[in-house]
Amino acid sequence: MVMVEVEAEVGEKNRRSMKRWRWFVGAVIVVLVAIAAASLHSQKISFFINNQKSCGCPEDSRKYTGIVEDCCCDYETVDSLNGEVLHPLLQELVTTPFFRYFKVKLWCDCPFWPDDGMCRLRDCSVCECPENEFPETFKKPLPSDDLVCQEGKPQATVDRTLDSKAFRGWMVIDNPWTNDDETDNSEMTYVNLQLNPERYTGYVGPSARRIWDAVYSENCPKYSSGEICQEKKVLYKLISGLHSSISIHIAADYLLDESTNLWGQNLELMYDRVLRYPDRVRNLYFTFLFVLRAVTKAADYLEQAEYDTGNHAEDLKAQSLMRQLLYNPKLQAACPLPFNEAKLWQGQSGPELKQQIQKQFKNISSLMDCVGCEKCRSGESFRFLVLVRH
Ligand SMILES: Cc1cc2nc3c(=O)[nH]c(=O)nc-3n(C[C@H](O)[C@H](O)[C@H](O)COP(=O)(O)OP(=O)(O)OC[C@H]3O[C@@H](n4cnc5c(N)ncnc54)[C@H](O)[C@@H]3O)c2cc1C
Repeated sequence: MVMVEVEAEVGEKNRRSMKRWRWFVGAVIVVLVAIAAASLHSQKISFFINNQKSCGCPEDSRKYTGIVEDCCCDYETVDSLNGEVLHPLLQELVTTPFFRYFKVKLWCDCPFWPDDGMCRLRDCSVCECPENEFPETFKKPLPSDDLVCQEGKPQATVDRTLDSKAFRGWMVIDNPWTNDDETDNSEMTYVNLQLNPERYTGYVGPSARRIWDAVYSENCPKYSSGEICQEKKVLYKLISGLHSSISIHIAADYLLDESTNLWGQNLELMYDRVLRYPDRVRNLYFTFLFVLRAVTKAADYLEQAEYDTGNHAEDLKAQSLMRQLLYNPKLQAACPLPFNEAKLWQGQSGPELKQQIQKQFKNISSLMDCVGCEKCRSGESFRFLVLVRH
């Protein structure tokens, strides 16, 4: 079993902190899965927005109309396109072997606060002590599915089950935007995204808060109302939109009762974290359109890519669904240019600004190594890759 091999391999490594981890796959996988996720968020948010009355929220707050700020489509179009075209197609596309498998480095070192590693719980971190102080019996490899290191919650662990008949593996493609060791194949493993849906994982408290604080305060401070730099505004909105999408997923699939393992929607959480802040909703729509633009921009590449996993029927299906998505007449007519990136990086300061924002983005992507919940990281990092590649 792949799972067993991975665990044995990981077990031999030093576990004081998580091994450096990084998602990387071809741009195709990254972009498509991300937009599928964004599409889902939009469906979920529509559901919640339309149900706000039931949680006693003011009716006015559910009105999002007109052009999505800094984009070229309006809210109503996003909702209808998502419902009629994108969501149904993407729901199917993500089940194909080509899109459901992802290559990942689940173990990583946090470059900012290494002592934290993946463990939020104090008891989970290992004290550093001289070799001779360390009892021989303790030197055996640790069991790699140590659930305490997953916040003590089984729902935070990644299901590594793979169907070897359906999937042979991905080719390694280095990402020039990230400064990591993506080509180190030995630490990579595969996961089936269908078995690891984004949902509540129990990752809360200071560890999670520290990541968000670092992202916002060090890397993309909220632009002031007088901020004229479009690019900085875009960066903030992308991060905020991503944050909204995480919160929506948590609210949409929440562990309501741990004792009976009852999962369901948590409307209160949804309202408290997202809906009561209209700018967070707007930023979600913005991020959705930004990612959609990444897909339309890469249309030629996505159409010609080799969808080859060895499962001929499924691969043909993936290719056909992809074409249906890229050349959908409704999409092309209603929202031909979801976001206009040509407006960015203009003027004399353009190249310098680009370098600066690229550096901030790299910092943010490195911060993903500090997320103390492997399942949360597995859900988010590929979206960061989408954003940096755009
Ligand atoms: C990369 C990453 C991925 C995660 N994935 C998961 C997951 O899959 N499942 C899971 O259960 N938990 C996940 N978490 C944890 C989750 O995001 C929350 O941090 C956690 O649920 C605690 O929530 P909170 O109420 O303290 O507020 P948080 O969501 O932690 O927010 C912290 C602060 O950020 C600000 N803020 C919140 N939302 C926005 C926004 N949209 N725009 C701008 N500012 C905002 C607010 O000031 C808020 O107080 C993840 C965390 C990170 C950093």
